[in-house]
Amino acid sequence: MSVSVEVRDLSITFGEGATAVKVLPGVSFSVQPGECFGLVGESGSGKSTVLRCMSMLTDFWKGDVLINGRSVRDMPLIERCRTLQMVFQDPYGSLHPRQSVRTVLNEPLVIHKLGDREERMRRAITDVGLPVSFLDRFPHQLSGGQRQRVAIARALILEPSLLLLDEPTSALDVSVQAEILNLLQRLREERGFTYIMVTHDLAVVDHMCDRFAVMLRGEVTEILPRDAIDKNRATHPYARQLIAASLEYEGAA
Ligand SMILES: Nc1ncnc2c1ncn2[C@@H]1O[C@H](COP(=O)(O)OP(=O)(O)OP(=O)(O)O)[C@@H](O)[C@H]1O
Repeated sequence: MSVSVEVRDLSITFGEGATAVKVLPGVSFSVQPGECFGLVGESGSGKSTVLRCMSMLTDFWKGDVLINGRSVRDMPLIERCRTLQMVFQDPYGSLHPRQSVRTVLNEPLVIHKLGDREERMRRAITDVGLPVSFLDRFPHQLSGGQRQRVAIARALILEPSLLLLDEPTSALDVSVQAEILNLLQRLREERGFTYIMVTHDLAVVDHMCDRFAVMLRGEVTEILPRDAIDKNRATHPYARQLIAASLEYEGAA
């Protein structure tokens, strides 16, 4: 099932007293069911923080995050895990080096008391384009791209509706990046996932996203359709500058 997402006035402050820093003053955006929505902007603008708040990895924020109209705060952990999953940038860091792929995929099934585990694991690993024999491999026996496929399989195994993708390809080789993006694209077409994807790469937005928000110092400056990139149809000066820099870089490449 495809889900809609609404982020309403999401704000967070890290630290206290004199050292307090308001990282997100109040972010709002809506995502349609089955849409891929990008978050772009300079380093430190708060993109990953938005995803961490949405997934409740960081939970002391204000505002609201609604998935199909239901607040993530009202969802018990089990419901939340079966509604949304995150895929992180670094497939080395996100997999335990001493756990086999089978252990990684089995764990959520045990926690959520799901049956047919072997069948579910086989399906998840083949869905991400890896052979079933890889269930018995350990992370050090996998390439970076294969590791990211396993991380995606882990996110898929509970059959969520929303994937929060935090720079899912930026740690990978350029040729492997395209493979992973194509895999994510195919999965979205087949399953109707809703994606929210953080990236610093407007070429990735152009390839994957229907719309994207440009963030600057914790605020959304502008929300644009993908085709605004090509002719740089942004109106906010920072968004225009970001797109111009990206087009210039691509022209030079
Ligand atoms: N737990 C934390 N405690 C204090 N400050 C934090 C914490 N997490 C993030 N920040 C700060 O919040 C700001 C936004 O960080 P965030 O990682 O969300 O940015 P980003 O846009 O994703 O950056 P990048 O593109 O470099 O990954 C940064 O200044 C960061 O130092």
